[in-house]
Amino acid sequence: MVTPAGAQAQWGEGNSKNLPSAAQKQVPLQHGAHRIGKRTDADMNRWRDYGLGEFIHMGLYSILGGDYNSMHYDGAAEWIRSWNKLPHEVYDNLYKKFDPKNFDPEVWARMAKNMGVRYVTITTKHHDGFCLWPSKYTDFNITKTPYKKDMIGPLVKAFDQAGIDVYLYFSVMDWHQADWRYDLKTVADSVAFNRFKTFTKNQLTELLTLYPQTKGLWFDGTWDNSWKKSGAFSDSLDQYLKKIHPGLIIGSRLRADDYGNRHFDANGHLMGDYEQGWERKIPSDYTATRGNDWDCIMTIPQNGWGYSKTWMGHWKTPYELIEMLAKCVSLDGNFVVNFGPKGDGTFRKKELQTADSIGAWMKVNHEAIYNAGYLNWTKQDWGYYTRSRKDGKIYMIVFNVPINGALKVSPAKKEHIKKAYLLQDNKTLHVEALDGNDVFIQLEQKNQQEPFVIVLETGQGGQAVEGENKHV
Ligand SMILES: C[C@@H]1O/C(=N\OC(=O)Nc2ccccc2)[C@@H](O)[C@H](O)[C@@H]1O
Repeated sequence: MVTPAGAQAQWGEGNSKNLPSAAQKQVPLQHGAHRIGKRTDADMNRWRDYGLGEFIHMGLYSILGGDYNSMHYDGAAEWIRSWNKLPHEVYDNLYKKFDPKNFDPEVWARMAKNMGVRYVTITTKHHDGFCLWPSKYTDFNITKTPYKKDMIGPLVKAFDQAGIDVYLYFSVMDWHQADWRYDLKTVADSVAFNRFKTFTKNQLTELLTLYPQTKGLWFDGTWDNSWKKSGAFSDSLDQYLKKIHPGLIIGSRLRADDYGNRHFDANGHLMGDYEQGWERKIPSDYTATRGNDWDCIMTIPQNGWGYSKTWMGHWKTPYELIEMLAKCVSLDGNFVVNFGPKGDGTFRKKELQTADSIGAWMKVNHEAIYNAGYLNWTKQDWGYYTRSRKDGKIYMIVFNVPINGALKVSPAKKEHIKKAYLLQDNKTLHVEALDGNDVFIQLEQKNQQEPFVIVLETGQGGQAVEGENKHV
């Protein structure tokens, strides 16, 4: 690829280093970002306000759970087909065993509702190419399994009826398709890959036609050179899908620009409705979000998205996940927790417990998460601020209570704290004036056992301080 200096494609997933800067020389692009700044229609405003989401990885890999021949694959369980100890032929014949007898879409939807998620992303086809819906473009689909039935339709219906918006995960990379290519080195490669692009467009059209309730498509498997060299196609595909499904939301993993850059084009502008690079990582601060919409997808174990019998490394506790949720919302993002159901269609106990714990916390504190986002006050050690996009209310989501039991708040200039109270029981808290418009919010009891939320009422001018400030 010949590219102007600085426009070179970035290797691998994650965020391109192309930062928009005034100094940066803008290069002319046919297939770069077509919109500068956030998408602001009603569908995208709804997406921005979700706060909490769920990801579900289900497929043939769920049968193996990361094990084969009494050996455990220590990579991500949904990648087990790439393990040299597992013959491709063995994996590709797993469809003959795929039979999620205990799968109940209503149970999945109820679990998500109880957890407080407002959107869910479900794998329709992962890298292995196995389709959980009755695709007419490949026989490698669920109708050829002992289970026979479509899983996607009932899931879309159940989540939609539960008031949870559905997004469909689709891997462009498809190890089952003979026309898939990692790179385009010969004319024959390009001829095959053109057939593959038609196959891809057909399957996506099929998904949007069969499941019109879908709010968006979550693309994956687009990091190889074959796709990086198909920027024009990815651009036209994006436009085509949005034409046949107005309002469709597509993140930054789909497109490549004229020079193979992904997520951000050669001029540093986001290509997609939100940034999709935050996989198992969270922006360090607001600057790192570059003012774009974004969400973070997160595994409960260290890594691995499909069901694994043995979770390697650290398993995130509910409070760790709730802190990640608070941090994401405080930085204008959404937080999406991944679940990997077993091959029989049920969830492991640890995942059910985690969903329950997060749901219990959300039942009390969702006001600080839903329809909330960034507040430009100085970040303090005790936790995270969020501000409601509905009524401007300010929330402190507290994780770390200092020894002195006093939570420091340094409002922006001209903003004054009028009142502070606990969200869970409306109990007013003592506010002590410090220098300028800083205050200490005094907690009566310091032995908090779980994250809690304080609501702040602010006003312009005069500091209303609860109680006298006696210096003896
Ligand atoms: C949500 C995850 O998405 C993936 N990959 O996302 C990536 O970002 N992959 C990546 C990361 C670094 C370099 C190249 C690709 C998949 O491979 C994985 O199985 C899972 O579905």
